[in-house]
Amino acid sequence: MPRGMIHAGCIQQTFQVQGSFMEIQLYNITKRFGEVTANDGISLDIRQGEVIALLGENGAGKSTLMKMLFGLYPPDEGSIIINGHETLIDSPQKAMSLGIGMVFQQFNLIPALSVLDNLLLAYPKPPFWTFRRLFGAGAPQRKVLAYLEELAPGLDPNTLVRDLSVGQRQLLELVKVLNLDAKVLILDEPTSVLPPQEAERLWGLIRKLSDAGRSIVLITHKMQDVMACAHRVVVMRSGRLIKTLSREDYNEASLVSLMMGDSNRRSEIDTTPLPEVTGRPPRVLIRNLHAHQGVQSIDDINLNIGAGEILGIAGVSGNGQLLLADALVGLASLTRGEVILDGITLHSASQAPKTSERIAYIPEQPAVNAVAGDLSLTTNVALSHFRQLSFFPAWEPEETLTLNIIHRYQVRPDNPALLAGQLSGGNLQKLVVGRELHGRPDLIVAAYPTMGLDAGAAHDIYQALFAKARDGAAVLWISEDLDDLMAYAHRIAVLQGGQVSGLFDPKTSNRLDIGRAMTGEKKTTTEHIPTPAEAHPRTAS
Ligand SMILES: Nc1ncnc2c1ncn2[C@@H]1O[C@H](COP(=O)(O)OP(=O)(O)OP(=O)(O)O)[C@@H](O)[C@H]1O
Repeated sequence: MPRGMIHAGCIQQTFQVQGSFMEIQLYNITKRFGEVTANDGISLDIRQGEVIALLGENGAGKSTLMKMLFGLYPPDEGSIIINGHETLIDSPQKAMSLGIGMVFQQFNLIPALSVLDNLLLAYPKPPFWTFRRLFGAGAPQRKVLAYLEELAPGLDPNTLVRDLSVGQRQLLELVKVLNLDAKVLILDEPTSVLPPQEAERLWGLIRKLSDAGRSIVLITHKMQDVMACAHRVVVMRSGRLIKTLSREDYNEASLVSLMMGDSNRRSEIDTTPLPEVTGRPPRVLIRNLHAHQGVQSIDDINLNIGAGEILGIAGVSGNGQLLLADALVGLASLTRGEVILDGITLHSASQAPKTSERIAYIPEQPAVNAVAGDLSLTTNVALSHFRQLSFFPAWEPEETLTLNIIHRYQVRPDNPALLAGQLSGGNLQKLVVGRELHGRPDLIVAAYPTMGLDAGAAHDIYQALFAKARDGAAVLWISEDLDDLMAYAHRIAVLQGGQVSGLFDPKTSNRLDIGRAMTGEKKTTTEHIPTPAEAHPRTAS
């Protein structure tokens, strides 16, 4: 039997909770970071076999609470009671030995090793399993891979981790924790980078795990996650637990308003439709683009983006979206083709990329790809234009700019001297979006710009992006959320296998057609790309 081909039967065995049951009470937990009270007297029960959705706006204190349960921080006040006994959890090792596992938004994988090797290394008895591996596949190896087969059928365990998509990495992290046989699983935004099919598979697994007696705490901003599997919803705001609701007591709308509190940001959103862009000359020409990185490649991409146009990029994750973004901004070298902005070649296979203030880039996972965690917010903002800084930079204007971004995007805490690593994931995302969108970028490449954001913050980000489009910027927007793409993008290009498999006008297309282009037979669509002389007669001559 080839590796990765697992009998469904062996999965059933691993679902059952081994050992005694586990009930947890968090009692009156308080945690402060300097002047910020991240958790303020929180009491919460986690019962056996239940799925709790932990909701709250960015910075509400959700991750901090769960990190204390996982032994990453000690509470300043309060206690953790497990099966009736007050228990000190002073390290993740202690948490894991008690049967508590946590999957983070940031990955902890070894890119140069295969999926299987990463799983073997994380397995509780690695030497034994590694030894067995030397003598060929057998029952032990199948056990290590059982959850992987459930969550990502068809993924070859010999694939190197560096060649996996973000979604696949997220699933691999989850499998590592599932393999520990944790009785309580904490999942921090597990579906934020998963395409719909993978998210559904994960929901199914969560339901099975809870049926088998495991408890799951799901930190999420996605209402679909809550509606699909939560038994109970706990809502936090400003470090406090404000509501606990059972399944029969909430619906999607009531949860959204609970999370937003008294905020009236939604009503401030400029809902005037974006201006029509048909017939405008293209600003950005993506001509015959080829690039590859590991097993990811993009082949012969031809697209143009007009002034003020929002071109949405849809596709199942891992189909070349992130490589396309990197190739556009010059972070991945091109093997063929070129990227032209307003008639000027930004880069091509034969010309090294020019860094340009005219390009704004919001990469996926900003905490890893867009900031230095141990530098201040001000320094991180200044980094975006460091070439313009003098040898001894004047920090006052940089701090003023940072404060403007903080206020515009409601970054909390609002202190520019904080280190970027001290911000919650969502607040960091807001800072990066604010930094990239300030000024007048001509081309904006935004990869999942609202990932991990609460509904209010996500609307603010869309608002800012659309305002830039109204000012004439060309926007390439990669998203997993087809509903949002259909609501706001002027056109949608679908990437499949590194090629454009369909180009759609959301006003005249339906989800089914776009879904077929995402998953159906590979079919390439090419758009006519004007020559520079046709597109910009004066600049090119
Ligand atoms: N290590 C730290 N040092 C200083 N402040 C921190 C630290 N970790 C969190 N905080 C602060 O504690 C508060 C709560 O952060 P937390 O990450 O728990 O929020 P969250 O609800 O998980 O937010 P998000 O949805 O954005 O991930 C925030 O104000 C954050 O800036």
